[in-house]
Amino acid sequence: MTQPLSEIRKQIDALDAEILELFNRRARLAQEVAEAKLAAGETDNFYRPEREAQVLQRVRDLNQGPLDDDSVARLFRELMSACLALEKPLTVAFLGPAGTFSQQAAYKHFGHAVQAVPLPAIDEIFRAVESGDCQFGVVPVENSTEGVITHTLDSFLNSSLGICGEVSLRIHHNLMGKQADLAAIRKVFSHQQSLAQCRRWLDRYLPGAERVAVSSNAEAARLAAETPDSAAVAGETAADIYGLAVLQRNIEDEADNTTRFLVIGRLAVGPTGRDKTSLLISTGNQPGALHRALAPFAQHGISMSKIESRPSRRGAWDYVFFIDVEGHRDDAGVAEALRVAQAEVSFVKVLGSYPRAQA
Ligand SMILES: C=C(O[C@@H]1C=C(C(=O)O)C=C[C@H]1O)C(=O)O
Repeated sequence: MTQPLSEIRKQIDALDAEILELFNRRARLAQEVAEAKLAAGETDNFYRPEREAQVLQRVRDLNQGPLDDDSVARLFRELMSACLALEKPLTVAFLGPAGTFSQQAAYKHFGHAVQAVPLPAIDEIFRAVESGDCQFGVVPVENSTEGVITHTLDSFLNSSLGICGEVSLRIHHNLMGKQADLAAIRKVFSHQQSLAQCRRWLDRYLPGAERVAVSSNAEAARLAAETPDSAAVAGETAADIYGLAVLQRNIEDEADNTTRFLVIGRLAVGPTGRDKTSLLISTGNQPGALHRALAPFAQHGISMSKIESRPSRRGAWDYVFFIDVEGHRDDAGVAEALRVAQAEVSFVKVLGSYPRAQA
């Protein structure tokens, strides 16, 4: 026999009061940790991504349901974000304006208690973090449908910043606008990446509409709101912000369309046991050099999850390689492989070791 509604609600109220009390007890402990860090001489940074990753992994492992692991991790993500902001909210630059997937990625990684700063270009995000105006930046680096975002990789060539984290975000695109009749839509605005991720859908359902590439999805939504007989391809939050109706959901061509973002900054992140290390390698034009640089990783059983070559910009047909390997630079195998690789090729730079993205 189920209990009367009023009885169940009474129990929920009692639990909420307990949860609230526990939230605040947790927050006070986080404040104590901050004081301990201050006492140890750390004045400008209380944020520990490796610890946060471990907290999130632990609650996933402990979770018995009925809430699923992702929901539980999301709740704890926000709880930690709020605890940390009690000291001082982190400042995080993202590729704006408001409503972009980069903003969504920033909130997914840091929670909502950060000061998120929209900037109009990837270069500006690098500059804002280099100058210290923002502590971290979030930039897209590759998409599962369209491949690498070369501009982000190239920015590391002239930057002293490293990688402090990665975020993986399922990207759902929506057609949005004020004109509900698809046949009347003459222009579709979006970021060039998004237009490419929805190419087949657009060919099929909007064959006569001109595709106009603009600086971001959110900018596309803004333009669609003020241009008659137009629409935008963007994420759902952009529809809310710019007052557009979602005309068709999930129009991306690939069902698992996912974008990986990097968190850039100056913080050296400790190991968690589930880490990734990003390297920048320049071989010069010697035969077999890349092979010699990579062989030590294979010998230590370290898998390489990615390799991308880019022009070095130091002469025609000279390349640099962006390489991701599993593990942390402080792990014995990775450290030894790095030592050997460094002796083999002209230049190996560790861009960062950081916790692997969670779902
Ligand atoms: C409380 C700490 O500091 C910060 C807050 C955390 C939290 O709320 O759990 C975790 C890591 C840090 O970002 C800590 O280092 O343990």
